[in-house]
Amino acid sequence: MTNVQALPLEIRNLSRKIGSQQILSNIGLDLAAGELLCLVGQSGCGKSTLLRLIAGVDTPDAGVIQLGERVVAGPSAFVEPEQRGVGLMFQDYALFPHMTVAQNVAFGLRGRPRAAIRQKVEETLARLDIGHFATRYPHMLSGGEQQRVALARAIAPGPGILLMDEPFSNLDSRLRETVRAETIGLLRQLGTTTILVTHDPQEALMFADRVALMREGRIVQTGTGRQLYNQPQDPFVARFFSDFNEMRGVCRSGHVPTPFGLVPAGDSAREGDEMLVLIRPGALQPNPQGRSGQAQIVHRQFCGDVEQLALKVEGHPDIVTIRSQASEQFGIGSFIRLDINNQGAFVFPIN
Ligand SMILES: Nc1ncnc2c1ncn2[C@@H]1O[C@H](COP(=O)(O)OP(=O)(O)OP(=O)(O)O)[C@@H](O)[C@H]1O
Repeated sequence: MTNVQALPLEIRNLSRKIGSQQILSNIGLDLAAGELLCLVGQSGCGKSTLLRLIAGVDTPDAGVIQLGERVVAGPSAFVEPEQRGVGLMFQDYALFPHMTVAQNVAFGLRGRPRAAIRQKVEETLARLDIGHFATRYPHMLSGGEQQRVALARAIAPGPGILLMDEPFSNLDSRLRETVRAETIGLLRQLGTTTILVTHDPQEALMFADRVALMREGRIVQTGTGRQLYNQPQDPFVARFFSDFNEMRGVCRSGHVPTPFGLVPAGDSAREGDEMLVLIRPGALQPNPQGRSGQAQIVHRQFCGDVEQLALKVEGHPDIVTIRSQASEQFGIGSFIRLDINNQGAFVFPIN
């Protein structure tokens, strides 16, 4: 079973206002056929609204949505949801409780010849290894099994694009990992174009071809997980994917002095500019020859592979957090010096 209908998606200047609230502003987004994009952002930033516009259950105030060759929403076009070839899978699965598994999966195939529906249902259930549940009702299935049925129902019609809104968030953490890996593996095999909404930064970094981060109805940055993690364009993007030690400093000769040594200020910084410096806990490491002042350990926490230390550092008012190899033993109250790895340090202008 291959999904030969996977379509590219193009969104231009999409806006949506409800009452006086501007929910989405000037959204632009491109997905190649077969690409998996994770849409991330804090609660209320507009992720679900964007999915609803793509699905066609809501109408934009401005902008264009194009699926493959077809404009499905725009100033002079609106294609009904059931004509768009969009598959949906939401958090609560919304399986029909009075229908069997087979009937649930057949639901999305309405209008096709009976024999074709039967064959497609069988094929899809077999593909997801749930053929033996065909005659069961949803309440007779576990959460993970229901999730697979929901996926079967969404992909059976061979959608041009699949929209998934927090599909794993109702599963407990153990099950989530397995179901998520299986689901994404299957989507990869099928080559389905997919938008996966999540507010879990780790999930996005782990599974997406590209990630789009939203804030207050706008897309702030789009790129591979690595790009967003390693080249965040502003502090909001950086903080979304990582914890930081934060401090301010003034640019001097292209560098910002910190209690841990000099950090490059970046090409656009000018002499005397005040800068915000964000340093990852893993970028500060104990080193007897380190460039920091004396750092006293005030708290330590064993986390398995790493140990997290809280330190009071000479010349710095805030407690500093570092993460280092757990094999190193440091007693509370002892003094160490720290070295900084500039790969984990980011400098932004303060506006
Ligand atoms: N029908 C509506 N009427 C009024 N306001 C709405 C409506 N639908 C959404 N909103 C508002 O639009 C904003 C974005 O909502 P949306 O559900 O798209 O966010 P989200 O990023 O998906 O959030 P979450 O992660 O919590 O699901 C919110 O402030 C919400 O209250």
